[in-house]
Amino acid sequence: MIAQTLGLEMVLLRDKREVDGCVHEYLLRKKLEPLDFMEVRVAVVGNVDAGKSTLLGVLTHGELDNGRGHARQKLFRHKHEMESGRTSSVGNDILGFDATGKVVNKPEHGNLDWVRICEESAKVITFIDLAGHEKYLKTTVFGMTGHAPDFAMLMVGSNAGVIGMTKEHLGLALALNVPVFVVVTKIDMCPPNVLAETLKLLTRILKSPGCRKIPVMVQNQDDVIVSAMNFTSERMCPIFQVSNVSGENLPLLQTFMNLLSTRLKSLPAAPAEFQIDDTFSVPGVGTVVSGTLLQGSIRINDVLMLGPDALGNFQPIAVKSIHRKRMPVKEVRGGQTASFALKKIKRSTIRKGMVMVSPKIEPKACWEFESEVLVLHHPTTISVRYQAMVHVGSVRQTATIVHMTKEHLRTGDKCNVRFRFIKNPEYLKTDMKMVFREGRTKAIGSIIKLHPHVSAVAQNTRQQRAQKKAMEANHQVNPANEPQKPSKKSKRDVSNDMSNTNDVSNTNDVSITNNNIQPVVEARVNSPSAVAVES
Ligand SMILES: Nc1nc2c(ncn2[C@@H]2O[C@H](COP(=O)(O)OP(=O)(O)OP(=O)(O)O)[C@@H](O)[C@H]2O)c(=O)[nH]1
Repeated sequence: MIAQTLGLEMVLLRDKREVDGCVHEYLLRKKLEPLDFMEVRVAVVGNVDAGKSTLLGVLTHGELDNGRGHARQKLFRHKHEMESGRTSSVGNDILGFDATGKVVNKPEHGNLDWVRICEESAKVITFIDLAGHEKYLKTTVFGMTGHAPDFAMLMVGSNAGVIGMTKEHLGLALALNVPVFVVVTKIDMCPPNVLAETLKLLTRILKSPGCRKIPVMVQNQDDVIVSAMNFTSERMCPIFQVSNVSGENLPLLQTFMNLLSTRLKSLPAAPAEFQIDDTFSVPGVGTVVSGTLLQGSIRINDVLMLGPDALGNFQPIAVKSIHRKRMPVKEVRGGQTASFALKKIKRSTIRKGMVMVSPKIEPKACWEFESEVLVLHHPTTISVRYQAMVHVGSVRQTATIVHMTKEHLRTGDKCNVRFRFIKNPEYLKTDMKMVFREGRTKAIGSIIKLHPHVSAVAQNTRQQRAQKKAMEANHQVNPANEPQKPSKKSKRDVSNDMSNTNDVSNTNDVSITNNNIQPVVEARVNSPSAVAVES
């Protein structure tokens, strides 16, 4: 009766016999609007050939694999992936559960079936299929940072064991604070002693001081319920052992997924913040951007600030239409992924890493930021002027170290580091997790301070206002004084100054970095007030 009053669906999960009676455990699920569903994002990681694409093919199409790559064919996006059997891009597929926890997907669902799945589902699991090969690590890191996964599913081939990129991917999930569960595959073809060895090594790694996880072997329905209910803690790490060929233990994995819920809080009253992870040009529609709404809500015709562009500016842009999982909707809320068709904008002006935020936020881009960094691996030492790729949210750009609290950094060292992007200013927030990598070098950290970028126009206006105030003050003290004009420099002086500047960008703006003003070329030549900045 309570459930009915609150509009909840009730499904019996298990009976527990106790000494003085029996306890029933139910899953309560809120009945949502017909076109609404809860969304959970799971990033699928693990070494090449662990069976990632195969497991997703089996789960989302309900047909078992033949052990020779049959099931994965349905997931590949490129011809070369079909030919090599290797995932190279960030793939996507969905698994829908109805209010009672039954799988909604049908064996022959194609792309057109996404709408039906979403309509019939109360919960949709979006799998982010990532590449296992080292060659595609940059794409895999982007999948983990830019697609905001709620959980990471680490796949391990039971016969091959914990090899290649397995530890690398586990480290990445740990660095980004994404809870991990492990799926050991191919148990149909693995001798028992090899399987036992793989599980032993796996638990040892998970328990090690670097991971500090509590591994839990999931062997029956009870284990599934206990581990799913406690999975909110990042320390818990359920381990499943499955076969994509015989289908053994796959129902346990399915029940577990049905019980997962999203970690992102929707915060509907907060101002909207949408991070862009891909752009498209759709014939007849125009420019479309896809990504994750981190907070707030967005409705059709809302005007948001899109940016930052190369000058650090944001421009107002209207949302023409919204799609969730290929389904037209009127609104999206925090924690959901969506695509927006935008009005009057060229695709070429938008790049991954840009954001669309509510004008209430008054967004600012920054060239420089400070981060508390821990070096996980570096062959020698890192010092000032070192450059590597920074991944933060969907931002992916090379940055230079401009300052460090220590002289050199070696593997295992921790210190505060100030970075400067080399190409574009970006929109960042404090407490965001970052990965800093180049080849085998890897460092992780979280952002502690931003140095907002100030545009040339704002900078000049501020300077002019300050000068005017100073002149007025001067005039009041000694009215006989003629107002002093800002001293103009000869073009030669300006060019001398130009050669001194160490700003790497060639944009016509001025960026301020911790009282260190770096006026840039054109602004100085064209505008006398910009020259005054120097004086
Ligand atoms: N016998 C058996 N074979 C499996 C199982 N799972 C996957 N395979 C086979 O293992 C091979 C590799 O599987 P994939 O799904 O391509 O592996 P992947 O982890 O996605 O590899 P990348 O996409 O390159 O990262 C395929 O030939 C599958 O048919 C299983 O449980 N049992």
